[in-house]
Parts: sequence; structure tokens; C-alpha cells
Amino acid sequence: MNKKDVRTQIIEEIRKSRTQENYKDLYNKLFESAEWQKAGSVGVTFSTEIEIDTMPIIERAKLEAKTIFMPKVISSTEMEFKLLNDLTKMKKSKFGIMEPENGLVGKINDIDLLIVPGLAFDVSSGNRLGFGGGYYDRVLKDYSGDTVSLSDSISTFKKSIWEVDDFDQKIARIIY
Ligand SMILES: Nc1nc2c(c(=O)[nH]1)N(C=O)[C@@H](CNc1ccc(C(=O)N[C@@H](CCC(=O)O)C(=O)O)cc1)CN2
Ligand SMILES: Nc1ncnc2c1ncn2[C@@H]1O[C@H](COP(=O)(O)OP(=O)(O)OP(=O)(O)O)[C@@H](O)[C@H]1O
Repeated sequence: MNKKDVRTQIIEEIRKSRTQENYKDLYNKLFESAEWQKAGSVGVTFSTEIEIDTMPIIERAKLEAKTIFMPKVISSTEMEFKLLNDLTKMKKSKFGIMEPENGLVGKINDIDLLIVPGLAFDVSSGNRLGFGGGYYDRVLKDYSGDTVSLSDSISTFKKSIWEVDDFDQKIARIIY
């Protein structure tokens, strides 16, 4: 199937049947992972209502005094990762995503662990289907740190049902 159709199908499924599945296991697996434990800095999004809530991850990172970076879209192809702290002002983007408005911009390879959002994951290959901006594909191309994604039952596939492109970047560890 083409990516667009798979996105539409998955978003529809999430809208009708994600009953705030119990994500505690996913968070716990993340916090127990070696990638998380050794990360001094993490890159994490501010989740939208159709995504797995990232607030527990942000809170835990704060508690563990990790440096937190959050993406902000700056053009149709680029996003930057801004340092998140008590001085950060958040603002809703035109795509409806809360993003940091101010703050230092981090270099991508200063981030030890990127928690990568997505709509669908092929857990056998690490292939990921995102929301269609290609933002993470571009970032991950030049990124050498660890990557983790959390995937609930709707988003988890044993094999990609979408067509995988050459520019698609794999996720090193999918927690599901
Ligand atoms: N919570 C969260 N934040 C995130 C991401 C994410 O997946 N989740 N991103 C992950 O990359 C980046 C933003 N991703 C975006 C992906 C697509 C479009 C976009 O162009 N949307 C168009 C429809 C495009 C299409 O249909 O192909 C639109 O809404 O009009 C915007 C932002 C950074 N922040
Ligand atoms: N490395 C790259 N260089 C140039 N263009 C790219 C690159 N990676 C992706 N793109 C472009 O981005 C567009 C969207 O890609 P794709 O549909 O795979 O996004 P996605 O991975 O689902 O989105 P996201 O990463 O934002 O969550 C594609 O049309 C592709 O042309």
C-alpha cells in the first residue's frame, strides 16, 4: 500500500479505538533500556492527541536530570532541536503541534537518544512510517546516536504493509 493510504487507515483506527491503552509497560521498558539509562540527553516530541503521550517521558527525563531537546519545525524540510527547561515557552504550530518557541538550538549529535514518533513500525526490520513530512528521515540520515520508538498494538506490524523508500531511516529499537 502507499504510505498515504496506510497513514489514513491508521489515524482512523487510532481515532476510533485507542482507549488510552495501558502504556505503562512501554514507558517502563524504555526507562529500563540501556539506551535510556546511559543517555545524558534525549530528544523527545510534545505528543499530539493521536500519539502515545510523551509527558511521562519528559517528566522522567527531568527527574533524572537529563538534558531535553524538543523539535521545532522551521521550514517545510527542516526542524531544529531546542533545549527544554523552565524558561521554555511553548507555542502551537500551524500543524497543531506544541513546540518550544525560544531556547538554545542543540546540535543533533549532542543528543544521546532520540525518541522518534511515528504512525506505524515494522518491528522486524525497524522500518517506520511517520506523518509524512520526512523530517525525521532527514535528521536520522546524519545522526549517530541511539534511536527508540514506542509502538502500541495499532502501530505495530511484523512486516511493513506500506512501501518503503530508499530514504526511509530505520529505528534501532522499537519498544512494543
Ligand atoms: N508530536 C510530534 N511532533 C513532531 C513530529 C511528530 O511526528 N509528532 N514530527 C515528525 O516528523 C515533526 C513535525 N512533523 C510534521 C509532519 C508533517 C507535516 C505536514 O506537512 N502536514 C501536512 C500534511 C502533509 C501531507 O499530507 O503529506 C498538513 O498537516 O497539512 C507537518 C509536521 C516534528 N514534531
Ligand atoms: N534524506 C532526504 N532527502 C530529501 N528528501 C527526503 C529525505 N528523506 C525524506 N525526504 C522527503 O520527505 C518526504 C516525506 O517522506 P516520508 O513520507 O517517508 O515521511 P515520514 O518519514 O513519514 O515523516 P516524518 O519523518 O516527518 O515523520 C518524501 O516525499 C521525501 O521526498
